[in-house]
Amino acid sequence: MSIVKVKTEGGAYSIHIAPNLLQQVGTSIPPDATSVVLISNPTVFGLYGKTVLQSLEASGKKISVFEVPDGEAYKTLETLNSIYTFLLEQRLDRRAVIVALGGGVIGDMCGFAAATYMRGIRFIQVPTTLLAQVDSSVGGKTAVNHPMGKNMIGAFYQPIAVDIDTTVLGTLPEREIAAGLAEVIKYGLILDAGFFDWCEQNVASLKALEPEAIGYAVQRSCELKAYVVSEDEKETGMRAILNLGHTFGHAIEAGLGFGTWLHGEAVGCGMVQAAELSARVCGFPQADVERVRALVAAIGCPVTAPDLGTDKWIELMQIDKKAEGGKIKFIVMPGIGQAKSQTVPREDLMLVLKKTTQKG
Ligand SMILES: NC(=O)c1ccc[n+]([C@@H]2O[C@H](COP(=O)([O-])OP(=O)(O)OC[C@H]3O[C@@H](n4cnc5c(N)ncnc54)[C@H](O)[C@@H]3O)[C@@H](O)[C@H]2O)c1
Ligand SMILES: O=C(O)C(=O)C[C@@H](O)[C@H](O)[C@H](O)COP(=O)(O)O
Ligand SMILES: [Zn+2]
Repeated sequence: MSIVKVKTEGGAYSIHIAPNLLQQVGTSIPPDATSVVLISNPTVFGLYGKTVLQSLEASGKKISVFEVPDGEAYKTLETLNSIYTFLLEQRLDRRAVIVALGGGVIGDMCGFAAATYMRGIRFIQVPTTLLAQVDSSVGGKTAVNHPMGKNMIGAFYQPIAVDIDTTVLGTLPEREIAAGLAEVIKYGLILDAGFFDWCEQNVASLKALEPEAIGYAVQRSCELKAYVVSEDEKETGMRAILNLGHTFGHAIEAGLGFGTWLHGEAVGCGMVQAAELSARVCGFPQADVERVRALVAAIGCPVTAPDLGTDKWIELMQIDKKAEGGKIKFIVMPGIGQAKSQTVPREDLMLVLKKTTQKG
C-alpha cells in the first residue's frame, strides 16, 4: 500500500492507495465512532456496496446506508437536504462518521453534509472514479452547485481518511476515465513538467488502466495535490493553481446545464483554452499549446468549447470564486510545470474565446 500524508490546520490524514482496499475500509473507522452511515448512489452501491458493508460491519459499529440519485444534476441543496433528513431520522449524533462511497459528486456532497450536520461530524472519502481518486477526495473542498454557478455553496472541511482502491476503476465507462485523466494532466501542467512528459509517453497505458501506469498516476497526483493543500488549505494563494482550466470549464458545465459535459471533460477543454490564453498573456510557447491540445484530445476529452455566446461566457466566468471586484482571474502558465493567477486584458480573452469555441 502507498500512503500519502496531508497536513492542514483543518486536519491531518492519510491517503491510502492500494488494489482491493475496499475490503479494509472498516479499519479506517475511529474506535470512538458511535455509528457509521454509508452514503452512495445506486450505480456504485450496486457494484461495491456489499464489499464495503462487509468491511464496515467488522468494525462492530451500527451501520446505516443512504443512496442519493446518480449524477451531477443531483449535486444540489435538495439532495443535501435529503441527506440531513436521513441523518436526523437515524438519530445520528456528533460521533457518527459518514463514509462517502462514489465519485466526486458523492464525495463533495457528503463532505459538505459532514461539515454542516450538527456543525461538523467526521467523514471518510472512498473515491471510486479516477477523477475522485486523483483530485476531489483530497484537500477538503466540499460543495453543492447552485443553478447560477458551480460549487457555489460549500466549505473547506477535511476528511479523516481517504481510502483509494484502484481496482474499482475497472468498471468505469471510458468517458469517465478520460474525464479523470484531464485532472491528472493538470498536475503536470501546473507543477511537474516531467510528469506531463510521462503522461504524454504513457497515454495508451493510462487509457487502458494498466495497473502500473494508473497506480503511478494516482499516487503522483495525490502527492502533488497533498503538497498544494498542505501549503494553502483555504486557497488564499497558491492553491488557486489547482483551478487551471476551471474558469472556462465551470462556465461550460453551468452554461450547458450540469451533467451535459462531465466536469473532467470541461476541465480538459478549459485547459486548452487556458493554454491559448497563456500564450497571449505570459509567453507560453505556441508549440506547448499544441502539446496540451494533442494530449487532451489523446485522452478522449473535447478540445473545442461549445459556443455559449460571448455575453454568457463572460457572465458565467464573472461568477467564478476567484473573481475579485467583478474582475475575472485566470490560472495561466508561463511554461509547462508553472502556473500563476492573474487578470487578463479583455481583448485577449475575446480572441481566445473566438479561437477555441465551435463556430455556430
Ligand atoms: N472537491 C474537489 O476538490 C473536486 C475536484 C475535482 C472535481 N470535483 C467535483 O467532482 C465531481 C465530478 O466527479 P466524478 O467525475 O467522479 O463524477 P461522478 O461522481 O458523477 O461519477 C461519475 C459516474 O461514474 C459512476 N461511478 C463511480 N464510480 C464508479 C465505478 N467504480 N464504476 C462504474 N461507475 C462508477 C458514478 O455513479 C457516476 O455515474 C464534480 O461535481 C466536480 O465539481 C471536486
Ligand atoms: O482542490 C482544488 O482547489 C481545486 O480547485 C480542484 C478542482 O479540480 C476542483 O474541480 C474544485 O472543486 C474546483 O474548485 P472551485 O473552488 O472552483 O469550485
Ligand atoms: Zn476539477
